Amino acid sequence: MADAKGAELPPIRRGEERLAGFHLLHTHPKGGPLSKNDLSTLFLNRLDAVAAIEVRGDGLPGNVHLAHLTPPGTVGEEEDWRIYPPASPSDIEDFDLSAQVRALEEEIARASRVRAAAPDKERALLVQIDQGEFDAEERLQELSELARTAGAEVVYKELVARKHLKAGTLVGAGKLEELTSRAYHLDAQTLVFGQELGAAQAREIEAATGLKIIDRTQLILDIFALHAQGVESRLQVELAQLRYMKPRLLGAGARLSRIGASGGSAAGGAIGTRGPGETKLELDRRRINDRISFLEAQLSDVSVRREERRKTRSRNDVPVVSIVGYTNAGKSTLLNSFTHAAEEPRKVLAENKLFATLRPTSRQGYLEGIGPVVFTDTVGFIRDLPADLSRAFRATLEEIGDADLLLHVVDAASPGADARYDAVRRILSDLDLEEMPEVVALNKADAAEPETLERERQRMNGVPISAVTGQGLHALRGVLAETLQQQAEDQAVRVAATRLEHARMKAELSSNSSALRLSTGQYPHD
Ligand SMILES: Nc1nc2c(ncn2[C@@H]2O[C@H](COP(=O)(O)OP(=O)(O)OP(=O)(O)O)[C@@H](O)[C@H]2O)c(=O)[nH]1
Ligand SMILES: [Mg+2]
Repeated sequence: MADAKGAELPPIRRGEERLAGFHLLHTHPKGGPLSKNDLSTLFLNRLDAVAAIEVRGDGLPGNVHLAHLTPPGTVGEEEDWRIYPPASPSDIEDFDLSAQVRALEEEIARASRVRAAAPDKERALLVQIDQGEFDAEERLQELSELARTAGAEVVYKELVARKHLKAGTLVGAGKLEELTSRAYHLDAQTLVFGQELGAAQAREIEAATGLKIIDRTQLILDIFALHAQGVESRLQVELAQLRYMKPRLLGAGARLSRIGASGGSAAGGAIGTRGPGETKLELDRRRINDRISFLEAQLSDVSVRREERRKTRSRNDVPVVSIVGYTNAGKSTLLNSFTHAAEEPRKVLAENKLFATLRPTSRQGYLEGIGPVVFTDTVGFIRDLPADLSRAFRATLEEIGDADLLLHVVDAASPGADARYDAVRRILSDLDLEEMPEVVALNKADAAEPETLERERQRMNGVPISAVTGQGLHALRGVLAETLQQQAEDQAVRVAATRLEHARMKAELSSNSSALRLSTGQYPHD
């Protein structure tokens, strides 16, 4: 066999702390040292060692080439492996390979014990494929925020430019090898992709790298699972997770058993395996369809009850302002400062994590000239919301349509405010809510560059505010009151117009009927 890449390897023991338990011995009939393929086979399969014996012209064994892995972070080692100088077959007899392997395994195990001392943080590499989008850089940044919110420690991130994607591996085998090597050096086991991966793709990439593969959708599902509060959000999240997992469960035997082994409760489990609330995600293939039907039935129950609640609410005439916006824009913080609900437990959870709020929360506030107003906090929006999730949360989001006014909060301080604003507008229009009146608040003005803020103010016609310092809140209240007032007037005009119209129709009707009477009167003998 000319190089190790073509070798049929038996199923290999994989673990973070040990090597495969195999060394690969093969011949190089044409002579020569270990090839690049030999070394990457060694590396990717975590073989104990790879050796090649040159075959001499007379058919006898020639020089022996041997290499083994080096532990991550070994000082002075440039490569992932150490190659020994060529040796004659007799030299090799004295070489204690198993002692080398033992030493090496000890080293690797020590590194993993150090890792275990800092639990709960999965070390992850991030990859965002750049197909020429203008905002690829921001997407990578957002992916990094998502990973952080899901509890990962981002140790490396890369924008990979690819005009054309490879069917199986997306980025190509070479790039995957490079990433595997990087993961090894940075002591990371998780590779996160910024695009959604198909089931087969995820499997192929996992097989090629030996890393745990997570995509953006899984991250978002995971974050939703961590933050889901209340019966309805939990049901919605679990349903979305199961729908996402279902096609991926088929033929995922080895992968699942590994996930099962490392999975945990909502708070502590590995990324991609967390269930909503305190439950662990049920991964039993046979039960998945039953569970999906059960959840669907429960959810339709909940939505009937909500519909009833909604009816009672629309009967009292307090205007409702729905606070919408991209995740992390500061919606919950603004609701808190608007409604002075600074004390627990009424305080709405506001934190620097994406999707802190999943359940719409309503608070009573007050606006000068209007009176009591209900403010509703909503789940944050995000571009390319996974289809399963937007379906699951559609009912919740549609409730936004019950409001009289949208208060669209934009994070004006981090780059890409325009793109996030547009993403939110797109989702609103998907929900058929694009016609609703909207007031834009450019939040985090305290942290924004003045020129940027001014540009955004002109483009989005927003009111610069800071939910934290309180700057601009007075002006914003004014605009909200004015808009509601205007709406009430428009409404009054509409009502008056409708009344007028009714009156006119009535008049017309009665004049018609008198015309009718007249006509019957005119032709009494007809
Ligand atoms: N500097 C600054 N930070 C702010 C301001 N408003 C909110 N933040 C911070 O932004 C982060 C997100 O705030 P939240 O209120 O949780 O954002 P949200 O829009 O409700 O987020 P989700 O519920 O996750 O969609 C928190 O760390 C806030 O402290 C502001 O005016 N200025
Ligand atoms: Mg919030």
